[in-house]
Amino acid sequence: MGDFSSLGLSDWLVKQCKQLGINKPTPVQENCMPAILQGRDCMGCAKTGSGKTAAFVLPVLQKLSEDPYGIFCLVLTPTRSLAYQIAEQFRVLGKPLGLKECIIVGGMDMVTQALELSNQPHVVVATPGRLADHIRSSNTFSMKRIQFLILDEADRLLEQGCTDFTKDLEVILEILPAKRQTMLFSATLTDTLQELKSIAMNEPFFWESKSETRTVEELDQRYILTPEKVKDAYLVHLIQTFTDEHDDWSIIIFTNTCKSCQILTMMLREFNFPTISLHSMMKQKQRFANLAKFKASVYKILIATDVAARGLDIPTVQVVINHNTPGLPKIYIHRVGRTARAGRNGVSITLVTQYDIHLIHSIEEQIQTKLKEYPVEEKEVLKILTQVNVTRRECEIKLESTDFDEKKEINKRKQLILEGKFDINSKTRLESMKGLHA
Ligand SMILES: Nc1ncnc2c1ncn2[C@@H]1O[C@H](COP(=O)(O)OP(=O)(O)OP(=O)(O)O)[C@@H](O)[C@H]1O
Repeated sequence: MGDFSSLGLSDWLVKQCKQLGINKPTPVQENCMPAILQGRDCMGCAKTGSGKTAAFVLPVLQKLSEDPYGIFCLVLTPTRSLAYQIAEQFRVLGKPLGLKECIIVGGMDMVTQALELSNQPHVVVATPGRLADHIRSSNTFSMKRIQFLILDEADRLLEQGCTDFTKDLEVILEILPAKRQTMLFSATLTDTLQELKSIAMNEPFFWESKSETRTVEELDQRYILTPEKVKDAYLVHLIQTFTDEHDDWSIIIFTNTCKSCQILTMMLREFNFPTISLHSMMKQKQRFANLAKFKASVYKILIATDVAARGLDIPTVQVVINHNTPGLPKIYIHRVGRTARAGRNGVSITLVTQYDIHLIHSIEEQIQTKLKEYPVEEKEVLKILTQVNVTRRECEIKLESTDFDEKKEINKRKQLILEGKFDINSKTRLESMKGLHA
């Protein structure tokens, strides 16, 4: 394996990497960086936690140092927290350059952002929705000279999930120069390959890590088969065991809805577990504050929806628990990839009900690995079953007395208005809301 100098990076950048413990290139970096530095478009598909971010940040900084101007590079990413994380890598690695970067995400002040954009930062890291809003509403900045466009978690940006980015992407692509370098990265690129190739126009260099499995070897992947009604008791038991056995541990628990996230957080707090949540119904500032507290280990347990499934890099996370079995193998891959990153060990435990067994089979088929059963003393779980279920019910009642559901409806409506789908005169507007995800 070569070093960063032999891949074409200048001494100042190699030194900067060393200071961050980035000494030897990972395979995705070793393979993609030379092609990027040669000026080719690039698509990189490598496992979670394998250093894809530096694989695009380093060549951009190298090229920027040779010809610095703003706006030089645009990075698009599906979630706000990921935008902050990527901007941080640019900021830290690009410090000797005096790099100016700017983060354009929803939930933050538009006017401040517009001002920052008009100051011609070298790098803009954005979520598509908010950047498209700026493009529609102002002409105080230009992206006509952009040399690099990067789509991180590229497959998510193109798929039509609960947040559909495709319209916003069209708005953004329209103002970018045709002559640019485009880079697309994800741990799960392959099923959107053709659409992605059309965005990277110039016969892109494509690199995929060659491996039978799609998850990392350092990850111990487990499941627990449980009836729905016993699930929470298993969860409490698992956390109690981890608390008893480890001093220095962090756990991310994934669940499928904002409401479930909220209830589980309330419930685990009743059991005195240091728990905090992250979901899309929280205000942006609250989300950042919670994530910061979790990263600093003030809270050891983060309960999150799939808004946290992709990209988040928190080295202390040793355990990922799937409170629900993900419906798509791709979501499973990203969720469990929040642990066992950059060569560390980690364990994932998926709670599986009898109705989810087919989902586990398709996950196993995709990742080419069999999940192993996680051994649990069932009688210990049954001892706490009643107490857990009563506590949960109390939390549900408490939540019902707040305006949580009402806020959810208002949020949905706001989203429909923004998307131009909410017709105030339509009798069927409530119906049109159906099908929107939490
Ligand atoms: N060459 C390297 N040597 C050691 N550590 C590295 C190297 N490159 C990156 N890292 C570290 O590895 C961790 C994971 O990197 P990164 O977040 O880029 O992963 P990723 O491939 O984008 O994962 P995901 O698919 O989950 O987004 C980061 O903490 C990063 O600083």
